[in-house]
Amino acid sequence: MKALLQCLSHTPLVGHVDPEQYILEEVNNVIDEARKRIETFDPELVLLFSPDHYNGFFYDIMPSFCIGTHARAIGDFGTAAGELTVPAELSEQAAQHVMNAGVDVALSHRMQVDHGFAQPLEFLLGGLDKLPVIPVFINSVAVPLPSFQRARLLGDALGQYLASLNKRVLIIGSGGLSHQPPIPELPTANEHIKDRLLGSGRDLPAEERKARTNRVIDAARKFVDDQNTLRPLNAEWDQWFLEVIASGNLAELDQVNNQDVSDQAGKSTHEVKTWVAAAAAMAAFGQYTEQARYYRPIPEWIAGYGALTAAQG
Ligand SMILES: O=C(O)/C=C/c1cccc(O)c1O
Ligand SMILES: [Fe+2]
Repeated sequence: MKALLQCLSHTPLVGHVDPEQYILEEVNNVIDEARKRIETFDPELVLLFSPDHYNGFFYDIMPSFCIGTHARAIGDFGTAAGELTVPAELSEQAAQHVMNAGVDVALSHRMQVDHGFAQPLEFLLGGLDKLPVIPVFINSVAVPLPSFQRARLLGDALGQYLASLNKRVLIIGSGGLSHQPPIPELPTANEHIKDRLLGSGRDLPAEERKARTNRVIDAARKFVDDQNTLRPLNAEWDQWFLEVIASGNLAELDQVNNQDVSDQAGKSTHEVKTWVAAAAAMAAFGQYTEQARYYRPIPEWIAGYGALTAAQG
């Protein structure tokens, strides 16, 4: 088996506002099982698709997609901080291949990443530096957003490249499903936040980082009490999306309209494009079959929380 697909929601609220113990155990069990499958697969390389939350990518220059040759996690919300082990030459060659395939992707030789990248590496591999990782950013919050179709084509091009390497590749999609945490938006932000979104947020003062973290934690607590304080999670949309990813009929998503997704499932639901890209990369290795699936709306984590594993065959 040359490739294994693991899609997983992320949420920085883990450990800050947790659901009831039995739900926590259920999720831990899902992650343990995923880890075991990965250990058995014994990957030589990881392809990781993740969004960012105005921690590494800003409106001073916002690419739709970016591949890193070096990446450093900031450790927001207490997630792991430090350097990822990135195979720089492979990353650069992958970017060239993607561009040759007709998908324009940015390249970063100093990528700053947040919990979106760090959490799956911690949960699934036990740390940031356990395996070589090609980090791929997909803009999922800063309008204008890339389409579902472009995310699929990005994933397909990367998958085609990695399939030619003859290595065992773990493909991870990090994010989604339905959710809308309180992430600021440029048109409605005050002057200070606007400046942060334009790039000064790359290096937040400690006090402001703490206030930002507490603001999201407070929002999660309020959301648990009243699910109209943020856009409600949409289990029906999430289940539909999971079914499409499991079926492998990814082109079915090409016509999905970005505005409809924001309206129906929340503005951060665009993080699911990491799953679309990851599944398309997996499909480039050959037909895949779903091995495991999990879903539960978890208001404490402001997340339609899901996981899906697929193997070749
Ligand atoms: O505020 C942030 O940086 C993001 C918070 C968040 C909350 C819930 C689910 C997610 O995917 C998030 O990124
Ligand atoms: Fe997120």
